[in-house]
Amino acid sequence: MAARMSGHRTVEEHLGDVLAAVHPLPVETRAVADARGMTVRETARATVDIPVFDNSAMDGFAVRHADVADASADHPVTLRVVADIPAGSDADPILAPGEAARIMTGSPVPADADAIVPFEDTVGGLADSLTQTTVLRAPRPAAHIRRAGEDLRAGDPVLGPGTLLGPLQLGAIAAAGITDVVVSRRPRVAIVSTGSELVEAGAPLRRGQIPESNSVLLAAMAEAAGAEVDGRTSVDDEGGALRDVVDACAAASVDVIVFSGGVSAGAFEVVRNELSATMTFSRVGMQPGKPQGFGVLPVADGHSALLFGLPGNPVSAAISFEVFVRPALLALQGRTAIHRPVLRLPASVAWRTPPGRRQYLPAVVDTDAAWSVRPATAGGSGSHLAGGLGQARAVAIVPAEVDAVAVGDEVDVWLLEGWDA
Ligand SMILES: Nc1nc2c(c(=O)[nH]1)N[C@H]1C(S)=C(S)[C@@H](COP(=O)(O)OP(=O)(O)OC[C@H]3O[C@@H](n4cnc5c(N)ncnc54)[C@H](O)[C@@H]3O)O[C@H]1N2
Ligand code: MOO
Repeated sequence: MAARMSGHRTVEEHLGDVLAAVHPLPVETRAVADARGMTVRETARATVDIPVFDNSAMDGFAVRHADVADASADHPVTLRVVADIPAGSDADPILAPGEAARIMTGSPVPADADAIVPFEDTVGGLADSLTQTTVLRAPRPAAHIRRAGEDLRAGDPVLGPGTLLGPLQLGAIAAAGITDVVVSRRPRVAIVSTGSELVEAGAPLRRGQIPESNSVLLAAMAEAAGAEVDGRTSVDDEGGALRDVVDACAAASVDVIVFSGGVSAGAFEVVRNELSATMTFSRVGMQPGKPQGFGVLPVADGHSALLFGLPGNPVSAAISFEVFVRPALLALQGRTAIHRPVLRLPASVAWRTPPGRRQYLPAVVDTDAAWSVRPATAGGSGSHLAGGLGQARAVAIVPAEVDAVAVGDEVDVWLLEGWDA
């Protein structure tokens, strides 16, 4: 069981509350070409066999196996070439004993043929292929014939509900003759940064001001999790602007609002102050990401929106998204796998960890020799190290009971999108 600091909830408890509030979104039908990154919700079934018909795996000659069963370099066998079957041809030429058809990879194999002899196993190869050919090596029976339906039959399931449509999955369903796929509607997510110190990146900064960056970070993380970002806003700590944004989000019937900042213990915690009736604020036994807010807001048309109040420190916001918001977005889409796979990798340097809280450390995975993991930022796990975050492509997770990681210790690691770039 995860260790608990007094007054802290565990990550699992908080995530459990979040996931209990998730109801999968409605489905929609998408053209395959327009469905990358979406989640299948109804089994996609093949409309054609794969292969569609018996076809050749090699450029060469379709032959009657019995004619060439004894062919060898010492005993070459010459066949008459009576047909030419390019890819796309619907011809099914009759082959009498002693006859062959020139055939290309992917062309339909004549019903009379039961083996393919590649050009390489003939005397003249492609150069001398339209009148006769001399076979120098016996093919196995059925050699180089790809049988109809040996991969999938029409009606077979190609992809099941909960599958992410990546390039390979899209290729597979297109090959199976599927034109449209039933997927989850993308979650519509509003990103709301809070803080009177925040100004748009690039604007001149007076003392006390910083570039607003969490909305860029969180919008990108939401899109990477399959969501559609419905507005990025930054509001001050006064409260009026936040109320207006929440009203606009409710009217627009967004599925999720992700706030950052304004959830801890200060005097101007705008999310906490304005949304205390809708959201619950708790302290979670993790570092970063200790202060967390979560709630469900009724919005237009009887729907409701999930509200996440993430801490404002940029590393805290990123980790909190990864730990709580991303699984929720995937569950909304009906995705089967909502948690990242966990690797166990040895640490290549030593680092300290916060006592009593599970550490989620932005990390670098080195893959040049044996794989290893190290902190991404020289300053350790500081939740304000927003620039060093750019070095991270992974997260190292260290249990609350552990207070230091030594070189060679194995730790849990999540690889993030683009980890291999
Ligand atoms: N007395 C206590 N103080 C704090 C506690 C605590 O338990 N007791 N918890 C600390 C922890 S842990 C965290 S994390 C932060 C979380 O604070 P908030 O969520 O209220 O966030 P802010 O105070 O608004 O901002 C924190 C930090 O992050 C910067 N920030 C905020 N939003 C953005 C943005 N959109 N782009 C870039 N940077 C942003 C902000 O300027 C602050 O530096 O509270 C601790 N305090
Ligand atoms: O928990 Mo805070 O998120 O340490 O930085």
